[in-house]
Amino acid sequence: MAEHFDYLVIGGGSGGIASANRAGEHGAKVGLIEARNLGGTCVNLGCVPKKVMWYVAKLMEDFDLYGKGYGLEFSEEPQLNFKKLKENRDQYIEFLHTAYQRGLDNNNVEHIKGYGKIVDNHTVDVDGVEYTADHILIATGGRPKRLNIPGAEYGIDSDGFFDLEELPESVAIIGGGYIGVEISGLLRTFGVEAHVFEFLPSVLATFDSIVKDGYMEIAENEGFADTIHTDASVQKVEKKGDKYILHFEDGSTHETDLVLWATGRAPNVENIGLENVGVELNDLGFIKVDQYQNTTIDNIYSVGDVLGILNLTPVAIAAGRQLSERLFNNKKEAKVDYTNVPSVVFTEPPIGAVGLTEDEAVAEYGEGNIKVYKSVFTSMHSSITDNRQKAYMKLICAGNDEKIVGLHGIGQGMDEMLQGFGVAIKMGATKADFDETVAIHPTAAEEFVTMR
Ligand SMILES: Cc1cc2nc3c(=O)[nH]c(=O)nc-3n(C[C@H](O)[C@H](O)[C@H](O)COP(=O)(O)OP(=O)(O)OC[C@H]3O[C@@H](n4cnc5c(N)ncnc54)[C@H](O)[C@@H]3O)c2cc1C
Ligand SMILES: NC(=O)c1ccc[n+]([C@@H]2O[C@H](COP(=O)([O-])OP(=O)(O)OC[C@H]3O[C@@H](n4cnc5c(N)ncnc54)[C@H](O)[C@@H]3O)[C@@H](O)[C@H]2O)c1
Repeated sequence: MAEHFDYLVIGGGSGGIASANRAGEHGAKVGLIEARNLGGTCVNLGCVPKKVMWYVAKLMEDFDLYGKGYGLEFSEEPQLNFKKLKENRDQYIEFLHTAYQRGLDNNNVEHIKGYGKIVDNHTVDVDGVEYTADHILIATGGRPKRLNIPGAEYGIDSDGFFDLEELPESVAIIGGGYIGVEISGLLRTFGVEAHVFEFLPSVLATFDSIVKDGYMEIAENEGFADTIHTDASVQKVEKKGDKYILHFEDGSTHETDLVLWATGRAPNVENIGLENVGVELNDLGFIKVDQYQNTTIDNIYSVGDVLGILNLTPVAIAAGRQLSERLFNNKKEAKVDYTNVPSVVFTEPPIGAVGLTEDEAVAEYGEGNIKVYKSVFTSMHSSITDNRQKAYMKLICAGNDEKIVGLHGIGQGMDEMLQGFGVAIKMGATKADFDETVAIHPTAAEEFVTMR
């Protein structure tokens, strides 16, 4: 007889682990099926290794751009021991695997190691062993996607970036979204000649204009604007000896040591047995769900990147937990709210965004019904140093009561300041609420409550 569970979760990443643990907390008998390491993309190939590297990049940039201005004297430039960084980073990730396992143990979640495939809407096969369940969650995440052009087999993607044992001299990154700008920033600070090629007219295309313009102004001031290539449509990658040549639509070429694809992600929907039960995909190939994470098939649910709604760890976690509240804690209306989700791009300086961009606000409320407040100023962080880095901030308000519907910025500390503003916006804060909030001085964040 197959072992029977209340809940079988396929995929032990951000969404799957969070949902499994919450179901376990409520007393459900849960099995979590994971083919690789616990933690999924975020822990192993995303947020965590990226953020560890961002910290060292920030340290290096502080030395390089600001140290001397503060009177910090050092006889030699600090050198990055990349192997040591990778070793310590990988050890930390190993530690996280054990921490996640402990979490599962504490919630009595059985960790089933292997590859899960749905057999019918109550049965999952894991490498030849069948398990049955009342409810099945698909939380299989996604993987990097390359362009369908000649030479796409060359080079690496973000997964390969985290495997690098040593740094190349030059890298050409194709795609200027989250991953392209984050990884190029890290590589540049580590001394690699990193170029970004984006086929749209701007990198970070989905962000508000103040972020896009601020990023490019900072790039101009810090001397890397000529490595950001927009309207650049690569047609072919060619290998020539140890080098790679990118060929663009306009006939131009670019030579590099390494190509890195950052052109978006594809959902893991193949070979998981969707066809055995008829779970439907949407037009873009992601799993179709309603607002309660129900797929088109009874007692099969889905959360996280495999849905392609908002590819962020806290979104997958929130959806996974809400689902378990609904299924195992009788909270019939529990669901995640996909609006006003704050997000940070870990460039240096970081970018923060929550709510609507100005263009989106105009489209939703009409131009006459929105009011925009902006501030561009030299952050005190660089007030006595040669490199004067600016911060760029914007508030977008709607209606007579000037409800804040968007908050955007790029500048020092933006990453950590965003969460609190995210709470305020979720609660429906107005410009008057911000004005009534006494500032914290001297900070960059105070600008958001003193704009006029
Ligand atoms: C480079 C990079 C940086 C990122 N940085 C950030 C960031 O700073 N902040 C942020 O919020 N988000 C970030 N993200 C996004 C974040 O990693 C994802 O949104 C998040 O991991 C999605 O979680 P998930 O549970 O949907 O999927 P995943 O975390 O991808 O987990 C899916 C898991 O399912 C397993 N699996 C798949 N198929 C099967 C199967 N058939 N059987 C068993 N197991 C299976 C996989 O091995 C994997 O472990 C980043 C992503 C990348 C690529
Ligand atoms: N800090 C974070 O929260 C964080 C960090 C990394 C990734 N993520 C998540 O992972 C997702 C995937 O990241 P991503 O950067 O791969 O995807 P993305 O969608 O953010 O960016 C892909 C970029 O590639 C560009 N592109 C597409 N076709 C191209 C072509 N032919 N030539 C040149 N450029 C082309 C797109 O216009 C886009 O700018 C993100 O959307 C995000 O949700 C989040």
